[in-house]
Amino acid sequence: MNDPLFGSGIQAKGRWISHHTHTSEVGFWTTVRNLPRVAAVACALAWAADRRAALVAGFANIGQALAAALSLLAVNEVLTNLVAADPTPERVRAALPALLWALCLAVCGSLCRALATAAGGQLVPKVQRVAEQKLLERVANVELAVLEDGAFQRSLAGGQLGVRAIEQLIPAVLSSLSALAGVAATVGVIGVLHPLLMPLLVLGVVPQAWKAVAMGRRQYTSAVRWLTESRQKDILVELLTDQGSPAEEIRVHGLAGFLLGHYRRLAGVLEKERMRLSRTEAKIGVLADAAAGATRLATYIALGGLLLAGELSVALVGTMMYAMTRVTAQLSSLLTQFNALYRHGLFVADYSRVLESAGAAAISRGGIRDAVWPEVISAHDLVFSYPGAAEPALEGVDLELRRGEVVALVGVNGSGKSTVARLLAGLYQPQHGTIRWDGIPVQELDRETVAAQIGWIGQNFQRWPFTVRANTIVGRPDAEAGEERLAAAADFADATETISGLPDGWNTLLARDFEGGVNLSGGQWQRIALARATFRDARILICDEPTSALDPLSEAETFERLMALAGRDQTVLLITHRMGSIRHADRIYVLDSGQVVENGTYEQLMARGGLFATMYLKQRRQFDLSPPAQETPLRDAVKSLD
Ligand SMILES: Nc1ncnc2c1ncn2[C@@H]1O[C@H](COP(=O)(O)OP(=O)(O)OP(=O)(O)O)[C@@H](O)[C@H]1O
Repeated sequence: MNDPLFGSGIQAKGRWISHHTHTSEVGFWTTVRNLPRVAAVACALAWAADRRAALVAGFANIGQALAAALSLLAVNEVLTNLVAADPTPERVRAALPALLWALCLAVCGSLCRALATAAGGQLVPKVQRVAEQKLLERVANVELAVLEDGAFQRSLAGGQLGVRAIEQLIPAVLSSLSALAGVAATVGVIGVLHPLLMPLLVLGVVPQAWKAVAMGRRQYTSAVRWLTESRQKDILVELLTDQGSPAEEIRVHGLAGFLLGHYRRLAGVLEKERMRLSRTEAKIGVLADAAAGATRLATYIALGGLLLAGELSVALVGTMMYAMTRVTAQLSSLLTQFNALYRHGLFVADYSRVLESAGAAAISRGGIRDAVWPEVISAHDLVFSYPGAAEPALEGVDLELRRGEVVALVGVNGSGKSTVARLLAGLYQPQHGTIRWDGIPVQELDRETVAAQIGWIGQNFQRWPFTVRANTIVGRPDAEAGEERLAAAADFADATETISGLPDGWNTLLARDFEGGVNLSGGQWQRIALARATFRDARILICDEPTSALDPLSEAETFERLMALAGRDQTVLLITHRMGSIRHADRIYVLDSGQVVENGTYEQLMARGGLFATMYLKQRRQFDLSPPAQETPLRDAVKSLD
């Protein structure tokens, strides 16, 4: 389906739940077979979250059901005494002990219910926390390439829905347990009273079971089928209410009407689907009720026949009628819960699946821990393709970083500079080729030890919605965040003035969405990111366009400081489009289409007159105020250099 705004992209690659493709194949028995597994996941989580509450909730629910079932025996005893041939006062007196027994059972049932409610209430938030924590722990430790993979994202979205579904799943499991125990105990008690009553009781269940499964299945399939539209509508809601750049364009370009039109279109589609679903549900309800009426009639006829044949006493028929009312109520509760288990269970199954796949894709632990400050980092024949990409981003890249050097990567957009940086930072693993630290393949080193040596200012550095202090400390959260160290980091990044100008200084919240929060300009944010990387004090600093948003003065100063870091024996890898700023880099690698096409010092590359010289001259020309007549056309200059 091609949406005029979104095309087919969201459905194909978006955060989409994983089981939608095979939902239509989920039949009744598959569903029934899956329920114990779903219940097992819920029980395991409950056990991990709070054993005592889980046990109390389980036993209290069963106790409540048993009390209700046993009260049937008391009811039968009461009825038997009341319909006896004795005079009325004696009949009532004879029925009194059974009545008292029924009362005791009712009190026990109420106590169990209260206990079950209290324990269940304790359990749900704990289970949800445990489930979410488990998911977050696994996902935070997944290889970046896997995290970016569309299939993983889809299953992660399902898993996140699973965490939310657990909130409903736990009460559903507990209520199912209670209703199941209640039905089983009631059927058992009825069987003890008369074996023929048992199948009659079971017969009444069938239409209701069908109703619950049919409705649950349709609700679920509909939710999954229309999730794309629902998500597209949510995106429009987000865009229309966002305070950032969409708000600016919506107002200046007058986009509100356009976006609202599409919102109305999508909301209309969803509304229609909801109405269709209610009509289908009404039809299923009528059919199921008709079938339930027919089975009830058949049961009454059978009971009448057995009564006339002398197989059953009047008291037993009365008890059976009472039991039927109870079982119907328990069944309707069981089937509602079954419905909930079925719907939420599919999401919980996704949750289990994503835990499994995240576990399988976890960043490996272990390896050599002591190669901590490499003299030389060398990359040889690096080949890397992003998941799902048709073309490789890197094709046989060789380069070398030495301690105390500033190495620059330049090249046109998309030539692979950031990808090289990400590979060197260990964010991705090359599909071919090796990165060595002092000759040791990096995969033999402990990943945490390697990461601890690297400082990273990515192209899209994170703007943490925290205070300035926290934004800086996250560079190395386990380091002592003394005022001196913070001030030095801010000073290095030329952020001192920015910070002192904020309403609450270091404690200013950098999130405009919150009361008292402020927003920084792009350049100010970049200074904070630089302060963070400085606070990290890593031995290898990888900077991907660290000055793109800085004003010319700050930019020049920042480059000077980065160069000075090398003087302090740090290794600096610098990616930039500011060709003039890297004149003093120890080595410059020029990338084109995923390959290193030139490398050398600034002087060597300029003398070579290749791609670097072309780019440099072109950039310089923007600042060159000499008359055009004196210029040689750039293309010709490059050709003549070839
Ligand atoms: N996360 C990603 N998933 C898929 N493809 C990607 C991803 N990041 C980059 N690419 C692709 O890999 C290639 C190299 O991208 P890279 O970001 O390394 O280039 P770059 O030289 O840093 O570009 P720029 O100067 O624009 O920052 C490009 O074709 C790009 O489309």
